[in-house]
Amino acid sequence: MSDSSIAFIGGGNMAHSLVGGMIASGRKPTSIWVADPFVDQLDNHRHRHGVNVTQENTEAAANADVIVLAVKPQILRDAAAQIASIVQERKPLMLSIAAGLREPDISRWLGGDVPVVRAMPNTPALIRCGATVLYANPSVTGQQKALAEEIMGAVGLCLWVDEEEHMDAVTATSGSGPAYFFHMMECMQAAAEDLGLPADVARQLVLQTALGAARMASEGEDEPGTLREKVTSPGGTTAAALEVLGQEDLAGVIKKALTAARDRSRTLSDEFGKD
Ligand SMILES: NC(=O)C1=CN([C@@H]2O[C@H](COP(=O)(O)OP(=O)(O)OC[C@H]3O[C@@H](n4cnc5c(N)ncnc54)[C@H](OP(=O)(O)O)[C@@H]3O)[C@@H](O)[C@H]2O)C=CC1
Ligand SMILES: O=C(O)[C@@H]1CCC=N1
Repeated sequence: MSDSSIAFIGGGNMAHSLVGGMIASGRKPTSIWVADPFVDQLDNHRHRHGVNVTQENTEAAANADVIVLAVKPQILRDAAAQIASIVQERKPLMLSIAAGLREPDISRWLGGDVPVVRAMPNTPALIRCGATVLYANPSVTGQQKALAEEIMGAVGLCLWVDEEEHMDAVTATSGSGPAYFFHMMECMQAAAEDLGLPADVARQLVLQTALGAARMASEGEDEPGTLREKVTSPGGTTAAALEVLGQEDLAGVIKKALTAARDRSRTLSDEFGKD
């Protein structure tokens, strides 16, 4: 782990996941700054993670080697403008985790000619089980690419794409993806309770089943389709359930959902990426 210093501009949900995951991976809390206008948010970071906190974006950014832009897309332009002169003086690596916003817009808001990596992480970074995809603009050096990969790789899987356009589909798949699985858990838990199971039993069974299925699919040799077939006895209970899911076109619904997320990522850039 390098001793580079990292500043988060925005200390919300995703910053909590990344900061928590980085510290769990061995990064010193004192190497991290978090800036946010909301004092309770900063207290939470200080108590949970022991990092440096400030209400001033410029104070966090002043000496950072890496600045993570972790505000909502609609805020990013203003937040970038606040730190642009510091960024132009020192040219730290800028890591934007904002959904949708394009690198050329972010670079321009920061004064131009800035090393920018766009990252799309997800919240399981908190337990170092995240999935992040990175895209670098031409100003990012090999050393800075290695640094971005070290930071995001410390909290889970880390992959690069060469085409920025892929970031919209990445956001639809892994950025938003944890929410789809959490929703599936909610739905299964509610259905199991409707079938008469006590809430606590339903909850434990759903969570352990999700964990077991995810581990088998990621740690074993078999593809998910093969694993599904191994559960499905001909004429049995699983076949009865899967038939309903097929009739209701679960695959079509999931495709529609991911397409809606991809399209929203594209329109975010049109809405908030203009001058
Ligand atoms: N949540 C997720 O799963 C993922 C989110 N992302 C991206 O990460 C970014 C942050 O999302 P998320 O953490 O969920 O959002 P949050 O709203 O939880 O966090 C953003 C934080 O930024 C603060 N803030 C507002 N204005 C400023 C400012 N001018 N300077 C500094 N901080 C400010 C907000 O304070 P206040 O609440 O007081 O306004 C809030 O605490 C978004 O761009 C999102 O697209 C990417 C991948 C996954
Ligand atoms: O919902 C969102 O817009 C953000 C980006 C990916 C996950 N959360």
